Amino acid sequence: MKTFSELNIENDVLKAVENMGFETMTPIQAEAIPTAIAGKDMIGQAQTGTGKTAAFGVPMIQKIDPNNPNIQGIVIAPTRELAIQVGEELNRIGQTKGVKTVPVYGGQDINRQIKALKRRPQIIAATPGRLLDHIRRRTIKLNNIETAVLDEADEMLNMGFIEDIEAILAEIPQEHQTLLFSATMPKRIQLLAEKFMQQPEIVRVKSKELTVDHIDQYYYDVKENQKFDVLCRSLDIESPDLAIVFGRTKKRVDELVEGLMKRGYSAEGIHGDIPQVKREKVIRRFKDQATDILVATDVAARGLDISGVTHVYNFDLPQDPESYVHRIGRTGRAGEKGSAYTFVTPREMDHLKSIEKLTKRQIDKKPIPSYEAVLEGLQEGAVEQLRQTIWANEGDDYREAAKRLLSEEEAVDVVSSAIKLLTKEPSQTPVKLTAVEPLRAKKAKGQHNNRNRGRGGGQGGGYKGGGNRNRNQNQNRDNRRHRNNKQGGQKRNQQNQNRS
Ligand SMILES: Nc1ncnc2c1ncn2[C@@H]1O[C@H](COP(=O)(O)OP(=O)(O)OP(=O)(O)O)[C@@H](O)[C@H]1O
Ligand SMILES: [Mg+2]
Repeated sequence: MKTFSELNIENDVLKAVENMGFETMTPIQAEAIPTAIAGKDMIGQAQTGTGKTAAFGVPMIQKIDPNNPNIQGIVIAPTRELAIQVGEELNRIGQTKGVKTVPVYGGQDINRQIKALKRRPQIIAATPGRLLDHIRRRTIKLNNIETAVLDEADEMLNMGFIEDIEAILAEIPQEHQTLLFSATMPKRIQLLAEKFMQQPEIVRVKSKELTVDHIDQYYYDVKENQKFDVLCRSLDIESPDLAIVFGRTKKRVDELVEGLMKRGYSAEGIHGDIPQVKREKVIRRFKDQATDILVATDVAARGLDISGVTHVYNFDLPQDPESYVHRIGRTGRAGEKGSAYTFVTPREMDHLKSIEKLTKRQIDKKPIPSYEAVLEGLQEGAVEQLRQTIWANEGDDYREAAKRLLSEEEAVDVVSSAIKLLTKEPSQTPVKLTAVEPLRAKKAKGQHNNRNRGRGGGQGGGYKGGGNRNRNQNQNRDNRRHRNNKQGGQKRNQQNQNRS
């Protein structure tokens, strides 16, 4: 494994990376950093959690002149939380060199952002809508940009951001470097490449599978009305450190949070209708492990890097196989182990097959845990607690009481009662979720439904070409008055609610 010092990286940046605790480079970093430093346009693809942020962050910051107060680099990301996170990582990489990054995203008070921009950052990490807003207000000028990065480029294409990106890139000088990154690069990404890049170098880390191999992947074959109980049982048996549960719609997320709380779990939700301040609070509490379970729509599927997430649940199947890759990639990051459980109803088996086909990996069926098995697991936990207490000789002060009790009662009754008291029995509180339809069946080839696609859609083929990526354009942009009268804008605004 190569260290960062083997590349042509300047000292300040090397030092910062060292301070971040990075010793050896990940494969995408080893390949992408020299290519990007050489100044080439680049498409970078590597599995989730393998350090793509630093793979573009290091060469981008290396190129920046810290004494020049103009904005020299931009990163565009599909969601607000991701823009914030990328901004934080770039600030760490740029710290020693004195390169500042300011995040700019929808839902946050614009005046606060304008104030932050007065500190003259050299890099902006932004969601497209708000960035355009700043450009129009002339609070951000892009005429000195040398590097533009599109993180999760394919997702921005899916979300119909292509016109926004076009409008943003139109503000950038002709001479600039464009870098495009994602864990998935469906064919239609060529559309972006042809439009925005010059003979891009494609850096793809060779790997048989699209998902990382240290994520154990299973599915539960469940009926819709069993899902919630199965989720609770699985949570009880697995006892994740942190878990993310993905639901298909905002309503679904709200209902799941409510149901989980009723049953005594610590859960909070995030989706596009939740005010931004609350969204950030929810993420912060989850990162701090003050909440154990984050329930989310696909708004949390891409890029988020939260350490300690041991489990991902696809409570509902994702709309497309790429989304599966990103969702489960919220665990198993930076070499950690993780587990992913996907709920599949009988009529959705085809979708599971499509996922396996894309990821080139088999997903194993896991038997549905019975209530008895869960109880047994929890009892075993209580027994273990007792054992630990015995071994640690912590019961000394209780011996007299124990002897007295044993002279009155059968030993086995005494111990079983102690185990019962220590066992947190699974809550049986009834929870009823509004049923959702199974994921729509894949369309036969050639029957593309392009209703919801932006311009140039339908190149994907198969599942992703089916046009059923019903996206809500709303999630990051609360300011789109500037584009309401644009061609295509209205149509896309009507898109459905499931994405947020
Ligand atoms: N060379 C390295 N050594 C150790 N840790 C690293 C290294 N590079 C990155 N990391 C850490 O690995 C984690 C994942 O990195 P990052 O978020 O950039 O992944 P990614 O490839 O962008 O994933 P995704 O596809 O989900 O966006 C981060 O916590 C990051 O700090
Ligand atoms: Mg990333």
